Parts: sequence; structure tokens; C-alpha cells
Amino acid sequence: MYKKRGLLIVLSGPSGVGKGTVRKELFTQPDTNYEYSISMTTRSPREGEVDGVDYFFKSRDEFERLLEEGKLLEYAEYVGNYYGTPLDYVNETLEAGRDVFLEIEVVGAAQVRAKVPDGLFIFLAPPSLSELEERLIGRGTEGADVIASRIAKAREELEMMNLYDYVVENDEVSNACDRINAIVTAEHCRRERVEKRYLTMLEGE
Ligand SMILES: Nc1ncnc2c1ncn2[C@@H]1O[C@H](COP(=O)(O)OP(=O)(O)OP(=O)(O)O)[C@@H](O)[C@H]1O
Ligand SMILES: Nc1nc2c(ncn2[C@@H]2O[C@H](COP(=O)(O)O)[C@@H](O)[C@H]2O)c(=O)[nH]1
Repeated sequence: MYKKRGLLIVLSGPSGVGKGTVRKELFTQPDTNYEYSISMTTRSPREGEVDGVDYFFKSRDEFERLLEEGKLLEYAEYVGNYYGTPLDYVNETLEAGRDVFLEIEVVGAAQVRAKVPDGLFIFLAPPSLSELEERLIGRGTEGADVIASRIAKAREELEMMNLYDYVVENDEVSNACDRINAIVTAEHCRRERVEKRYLTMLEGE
């Protein structure tokens, strides 16, 4: 019997572009219907970050064990720390017909694309590299060395923009949210049309 699966939405882009800010804003909107997948990381918590809310904070040994056990949908080592998406949570939520929202960097997003080709891949782009640097400096959570590494990485990450279904500029947070909501709504409509067509064909057999 045909069972409708949820949509996997992947929001990616360079560090500091505003992925977290946009995602948090999306999740405060009353009609948002996605489930956020909380990532695992070996990075230390920043001030105010809570285990099980912002991330599942793990030691390197714990993370490597999860990796060996095949418990991650994707993972990447990013500027000295591991980050990864729990596989079971994503699968179970999609199977239950609910949409899952991932906020991850580009190497992991490419792994998800290979495993879940029918996902929706959105690249969040900064208005400019200098604005990106200003946002990282303004956030005040990393020192100058880490910011320099993240900016160097951002140059490589921006080259991967063309591998995404959509590029959304994060000029203003509310604009970026509106654009993402419009993209997700259009994708749902497209899927419904395809699904209807498929079911009509089955009925005719
Ligand atoms: N549209 C925007 N205009 C101005 N500042 C913004 C905008 N979006 C986010 N910011 C600011 O930029 C900084 C970085 O944002 P945020 O932490 O959400 O980025 P991120 O992409 O999630 O970073 P990381 O990948 O490192 O977690 C924050 O200080 C945030 O308030
Ligand atoms: N590949 C993955 N990347 C992830 C995941 N969770 C977060 N991230 C990305 O890592 C960088 C750094 O994050 P920060 O919290 O230290 O600033 C950033 O681009 C995140 O989007 C994940 O599960 N997999």
C-alpha cells in the first residue's frame, strides 16, 4: 500500500550566514509544520547552549562509535569538530509522514543529497563575503583565528551553491523565511500533483 513520507528539507550555507537565526524564526511561526533534527557535535557548548536542545554534545569517542554503528545519516569534520545527523530520528519522522528540517554545512548536505535525492535542498547565501565576516564578528562566539578559518571555508562553500535546488539570500531574516516557506509550499504542491497522478495510474490497472 502507498504510504506518504514526509519531506526532508535541508538548509545549508556558510557559517555565519544566519542559518540558525532563520531556522529559529521559522520555528516560531504558528503554521510551521516541520520537525527540527537536533544534530550531534563534538564542539563544546557555547554560553547558553543546552544539550538536547541546541545539539547533542558528544565526546570524540562517542561520536566515532555512533559513526561506526551506522547511526548517522551524514557527518562532517568542520574546523576541528565533528557534526552529524541522527539517522533513526530522521527516518522515523519521515516514515510517520512529517517533514524534517536539517540545518547543516555543505559537505554533509552533499551526503544527504546522495542518500535522499528527493529531499529539498536550499542554500542560504549572504549578501556579500564582507557582510558574512561582519556577522561572524558580530556574533562574538569565536575568536579571530576561528573566524578566519570559517571565512576561508566559506569561499569553498559558496562554490557549491549551484548543487542546490534553490538559493535564498539572507538579506533580512523575515524575507529569507518568506522565501523558504514559499519554496516548501510549492514543493508540497508539486509532490501532491505527482502523487495524484501516480495513484490515478494505479487505480486504472
Ligand atoms: N539577515 C540578517 N541580517 C543581519 N544579521 C543577521 C542576519 N541573519 C543572521 N544575522 C546575524 O548573524 C550572526 C550569525 O547568525 P547565525 O548564528 O544564525 O549563523 P549560522 O549560519 O547558523 O552560523 P553557524 O553555521 O556558525 O552556526 C548572528 O549574530 C545573527 O544575529
Ligand atoms: N554536516 C553537518 N553540519 C552541521 C550539523 N549541525 C550543524 N552543522 C554545521 O556545522 C557548522 C558549524 O556549526 P556551529 O554550531 O559550530 O557554528 C555550521 O555550518 C552548522 O550548520 C550536522 O549535523 N551535520
